Amino acid sequence: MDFNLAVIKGDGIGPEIVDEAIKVLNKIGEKYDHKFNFTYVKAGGDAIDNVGECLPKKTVEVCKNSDSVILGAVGGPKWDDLPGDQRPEKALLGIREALGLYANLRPAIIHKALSEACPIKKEIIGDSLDIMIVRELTGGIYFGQRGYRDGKYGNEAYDTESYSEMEIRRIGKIAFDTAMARDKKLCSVDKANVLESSRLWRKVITEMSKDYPEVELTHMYVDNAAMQLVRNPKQFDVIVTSNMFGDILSDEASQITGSIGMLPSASLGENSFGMYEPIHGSAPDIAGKDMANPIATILSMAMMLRYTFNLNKEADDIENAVAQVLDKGYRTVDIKSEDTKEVGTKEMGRLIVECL
Ligand SMILES: NC(=O)c1ccc[n+]([C@@H]2O[C@H](COP(=O)([O-])OP(=O)(O)OC[C@H]3O[C@@H](n4cnc5c(N)ncnc54)[C@H](O)[C@@H]3O)[C@@H](O)[C@H]2O)c1
Ligand SMILES: CC(C)[C@H](C(=O)O)[C@@H](O)C(=O)O
Ligand SMILES: [Mg+2]
Repeated sequence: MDFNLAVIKGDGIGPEIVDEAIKVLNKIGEKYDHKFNFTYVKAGGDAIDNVGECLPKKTVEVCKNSDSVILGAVGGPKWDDLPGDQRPEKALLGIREALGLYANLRPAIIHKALSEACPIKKEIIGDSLDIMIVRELTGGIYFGQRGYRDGKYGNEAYDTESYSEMEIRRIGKIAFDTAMARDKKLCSVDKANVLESSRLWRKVITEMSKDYPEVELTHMYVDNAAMQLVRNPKQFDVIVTSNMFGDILSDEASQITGSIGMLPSASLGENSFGMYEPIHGSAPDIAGKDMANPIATILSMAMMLRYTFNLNKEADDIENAVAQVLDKGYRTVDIKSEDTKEVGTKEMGRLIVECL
């Protein structure tokens, strides 16, 4: 089959990790007789420097007309002083909104071979963890009213958290369906003891649970959830939460798996359309040094094959290849432990391709 993919490499380590992911897709293409056609478009700092704006119209058009989108990461210190609506990160929010990608699936899985890299005590974690964080991605404080105004003490800035019932219901449906396909446990994380938007969130999710009698629904305040993730992460199966809480909790969960360089994600809209991106950022501190872990991006390709193209065998192959390379003891520096072999970004990509 032929697939047309829009590719945004972005900034910092973005190009390095995306290059390895593309090699993996090409190998899958050879093996299964698929043709992946890549159209490279710009967003973020790369677009600011070369086109003069963070999210050029052409990028949105190409993405909309593609079968799926691959994104590395955007942002970096070079652009940190730009006004908010011109920053690289604004491009990421813009593309998520323009493509209607309201559901962000962030699986936190500990690979057996990486149990040493997990900072949680062995007696708590054992050697496995499998949590799915379902993060709402196009609402909440990221997209609410914001600005500056004259406040009680002079100039003040504000951002607004708001959620409609419709937005809660559609992410709730993804979360309940995800739980049904897994261990049927759903924890909805909010701050309903303080926030009105969280109280509506909790009410809607609770109402929805009547349609999913097999799913054991619990509610947890986000401060407690952040603590419980470290105290006893195995209590969680699926977590559903708002845009900002999901952003924070997924970075926390990633470290439990050994490194933020391990966590892939799928940002999904209607009709299985999606953008596939690691959860981490552009890591300016290690950019250009062949040090970045490409596995999060490579595993995001597996998610793309599974969620958008329904190519489960191909997705399994990528996940197995990653597991094999880890089993053989190869590690990028972020997941390095004693008695393992340190490799760079490119070599890690090559080893994974070799196992396919
Ligand atoms: N999806 C995205 O495009 C995205 C996500 C998060 C942050 N950002 C942007 O990235 C920039 C840097 O943000 P940050 O430092 O807060 O977060 P970050 O995720 O880029 O980096 C945090 C830490 O994790 C390390 N790290 C991240 N990815 C890694 C990988 N693949 N392999 C090994 N180590 C890795 C970095 O070296 C750094 O020490 C900012 O401009 C931020 O806005 C972009
Ligand atoms: C860069 C930023 C806008 C983004 C977010 O907060 O969604 C990032 O942190 C992520 O997790 O994808
Ligand atoms: Mg984040």
